[in-house]
Amino acid sequence: MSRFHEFAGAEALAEAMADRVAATLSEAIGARGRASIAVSGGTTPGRFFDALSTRPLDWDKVDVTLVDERFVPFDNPRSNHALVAGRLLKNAASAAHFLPLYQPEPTAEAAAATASRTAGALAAPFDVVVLGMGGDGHTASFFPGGSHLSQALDMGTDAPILSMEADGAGEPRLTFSFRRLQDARLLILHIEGEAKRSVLEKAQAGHEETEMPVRAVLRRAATEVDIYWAP
Ligand SMILES: O=C1O[C@H](COP(=O)(O)O)[C@@H](O)[C@H](O)[C@H]1O
Repeated sequence: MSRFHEFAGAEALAEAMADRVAATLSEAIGARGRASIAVSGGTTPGRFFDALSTRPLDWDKVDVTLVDERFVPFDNPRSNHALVAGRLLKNAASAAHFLPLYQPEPTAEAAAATASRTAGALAAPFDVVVLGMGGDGHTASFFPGGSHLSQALDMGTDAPILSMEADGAGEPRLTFSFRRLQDARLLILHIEGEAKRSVLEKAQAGHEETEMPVRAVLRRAATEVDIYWAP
C-alpha cells in the first residue's frame, strides 16, 4: 500500500519532505528521548538534505545512518557518507550522531559484519527511512541479480546489514536488510523525474521482486509507503 504525493518541482518537494521528516523526528524525541533516521545516497536526496539540515530539532538526540553504502572510503566521490556529511550534517543538523556503514575492512562482507554490530545495533524500528530508487528498480542496495538479494529481501534474515554485489551496482555494496527498513514509523520513497515515475508504475504493475526489488517495499512493507515525486 502507498500514498502518492506530487509536487510542482524538486524544491517544493524537498521543503515539504523536510517538514514531514522533522516533525516525525521531533515526535520521536518527545516520545522516546532519541530519534533515528536512515537515508539514501545517490543523486536525488541532496536538496532534501539541505532543507532538513536547517530544521530546528534537538539534533544531538538524532542518530543518522544510511540505508545503503558503496564499499568505498569517505574520500571517494561515490561515498554516500560523504554526500550526507556535505549536505545533511551541517547547519542545525551538524549536532546529529552519524553511524557509517562503510568500514575499513578487507572485504564488503567483513564490513557488513562490523557495521551490523554498530549501525545495525540501532533500535528497531527506525523512526524514519528515506528510500530512493534506481532506473533498474533497485532500492537501498537491493539490486536485480544481487549476490545476496534473496537474503536481503527475506523477512527471516537476522543480519541487519548485508553485502551485495551486482552487475548494475558498480562497486560492492553494504545494505540494511528489507526487514530492518520496512517497518519504519515513517517510510518514504523519494523519486524525481518522468523516467522514474514510469519505473515506479512498472514496479506497481508487477509482482516479481527479483526483477524489480523495489516491489518488496511497495507490496510487503509493514508501514504504508509515502511516495514523494516531482517532475
Ligand atoms: O546507488 C544508489 O542508487 C539509488 C538511487 O540513486 P539516484 O542517483 O538514482 O537517486 C540510491 O537510492 C541508493 O542509496 C544509492 O546507493
